[in-house]
Formats: sequence, C-alpha cells, structure tokens
Amino acid sequence: MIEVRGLTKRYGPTLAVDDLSFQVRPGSVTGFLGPNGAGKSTTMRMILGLDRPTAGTALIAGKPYRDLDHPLRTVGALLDAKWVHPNRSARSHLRWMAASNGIPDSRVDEVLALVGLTEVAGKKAGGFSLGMSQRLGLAGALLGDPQVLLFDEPVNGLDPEGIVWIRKFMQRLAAEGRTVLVSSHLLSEMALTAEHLVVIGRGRLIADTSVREFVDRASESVVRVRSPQLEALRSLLTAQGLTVREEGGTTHDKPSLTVLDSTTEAIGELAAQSGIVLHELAGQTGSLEDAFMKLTGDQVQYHGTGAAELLEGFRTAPAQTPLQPQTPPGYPPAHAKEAGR
Ligand SMILES: Nc1ncnc2c1ncn2[C@@H]1O[C@H](COP(=O)(O)OP(=O)(O)OP(=O)(O)O)[C@@H](O)[C@H]1O
Repeated sequence: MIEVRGLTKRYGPTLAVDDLSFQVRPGSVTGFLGPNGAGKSTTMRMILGLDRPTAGTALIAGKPYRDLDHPLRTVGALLDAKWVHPNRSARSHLRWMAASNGIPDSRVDEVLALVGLTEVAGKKAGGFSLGMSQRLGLAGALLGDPQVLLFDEPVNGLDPEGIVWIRKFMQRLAAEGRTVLVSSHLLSEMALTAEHLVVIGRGRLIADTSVREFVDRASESVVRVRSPQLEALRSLLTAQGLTVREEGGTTHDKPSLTVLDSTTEAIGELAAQSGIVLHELAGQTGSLEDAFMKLTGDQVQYHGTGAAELLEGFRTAPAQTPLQPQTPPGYPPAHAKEAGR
C-alpha cells in the first residue's frame, strides 16, 4: 500500500506537485497518468525518499521511505533503466546491489530467470538494448522481493514486443498481490495495463477512478443519428438543450448528427414523439480522450489552461527527460538516512 497525503513540492516558482492525496492498493496495477510535466516523476521520487516534500507525506507500508527498516525488501522501483555501470555484467551488477542490501547471492540468479536474462547474465550491461536494460532494472527492483513496486514510464522507447512483455509482467506482479504503481503519459497504454487510474494535471489530482469507469464515461456520452429529416431533428434536439454537431455530408459519407451527453433511448423516444424518421441511431464508444475531457473540464479550467492544451500534452509529449539523480532506492543502502533526510 502506498499512501500520499497532501503531498506538495515546490521548485522555486514552480509548483510541481500541489496538495496531492491518493492511495495505491495491492492486487492491481494502478496507472499514474498525466501529461509530461504533470508531476508524476516528482511524486514518485518523493515516495521513494529521493526528494524531500515541501509539505505533506508519502508512506509506503505505513512509513516514510527513510524509516523503512529494509527499503529494498519493502519497495522496488524502476526509474531509469540505463542506470548501470556499463562495464559490469548484468549478474555482477545485481550481485553488488544484493550485497549492499544484505540480500543473499542466490536471489540474483532467481531474478535473472524471472526477467528472462539468464542467458546474457555474463554480458556487459553497457551493451544491452533498451528492452534488456529495462529487464535488468526490473530484476534489480525485484531483488528484495518487495510488496510495493513503482515504475516510471517503463515502456518509453520500447518496441511493441517489449511493451507487451512489460505490461504482462506488471500485471503478474499485481496478481501476486503486490502494490504496483506505473506512470505514463499515454492514456491508451494505461487503458490496457491498469485497472485503476490516478490522473494528475499540473501537480493536482484530477481523477482517482477505475479504468472501467473511465472508459464507460466515454462510451455513454456520444450518440450518432441519421435521418432524412435532419434539420427537424436538429431543431428538436437543440430545443432540448442538447449539444449537437453535424458530421459527414461528403459524397462518401451521408450527413449525420453527433449528440453529446445523451442516450440512444432518449433520442429514439424524442424522435418518435415528433414523428421524425430515423435511419440510424447508434451509441458511439467515445475515445479515452473524450472521457478525459469530460472528466477534467472543470479542473483544467481551474488551472487556467484549456482541456485541448492539456490533451495536447498527452498526444505530442516529447521523450521523457532523465531523472536527476538517477539513483534507485537502496543505492547505496540507507542513503537517505546518511543524507540526513
Ligand atoms: N529538479 C527540478 N528543478 C526544478 N523544476 C523541476 C525539477 N524537477 C521537476 N521540475 C518541474 O516540475 C514539474 C513536474 O515535473 P515532473 O518531471 O515531475 O513531471 P512528469 O509528470 O513526471 O513529467 P515527465 O513525464 O516529463 O517526467 C515540471 O514543471 C518540471 O519542469
């Protein structure tokens, strides 16, 4: 279990994380979703004791990271997969990590097998592809067999095969009863990976909801309707206060109306009462972006930005910048304590 309460981080004039509260429960993958710069990495770094909050607390298994007796046995994290000594082999990298955390050597070969790196365990990690580096990072996160796992944009830059592998791996870890928090700026990826979503924008909580609910909101909202009496239908619907948009009307596509925030039942009955003939009446599965827009309208305005601008961040987000410092928890052991945090 991860519990974040009133978490706030200010970097000079930038409020990176703003009074954020949420819980991450065991047994399912929780997606931590937000556009680039929303504050996901900062939040994760505070949870992992790598950054000190300006206000608020982040607890893992009921304690701040710095108070954990065995950090690596409690929480594992994959922040930056390229954080390895390039001349070390995968096995010696993990052995060094295990030794400095009081974890028996035998666990190293177990985790190498878990992530499918046994055959290349003796090879220098510096020559690994991004996908292999991600697996090595995962092996490191799993060394202490922790119940809580955090992954920051784990599929960034991976090929489709690597993405599916990581996704299934995270789901398996959750199915074993672990608490899994995974950040992403991609709605579509999270819809496939996570069961629960914590959505943030500009450092603030926007939604804390199941993926199913999130998707349902999208599918409920839009109805497409065609009629030979399109103008009469449009007047009828707008008189009811509904938002109506005309679509199509090209040689390939007959004109239709898209009605927001209504149902096929309501529109069918209205049309029947007015004697309007319908040629098509279909509930449309809205995109996740539609659901996001619906869900965030007010909060987005609160931040003084348009929903479209925020969504633009989801669609055209540039590659993630590396985290600073690039140090996973437990490296070196009790480093947070030594730093006096
Ligand atoms: N060390 C730092 N010093 C100053 N500003 C920072 C620092 N780290 C993050 N920020 C700022 O805090 C805000 C949140 O950044 P953060 O990296 O947490 O967002 P994010 O959601 O993880 O996005 P990304 O996916 O791009 O990493 C941004 O405006 C960023 O520029």
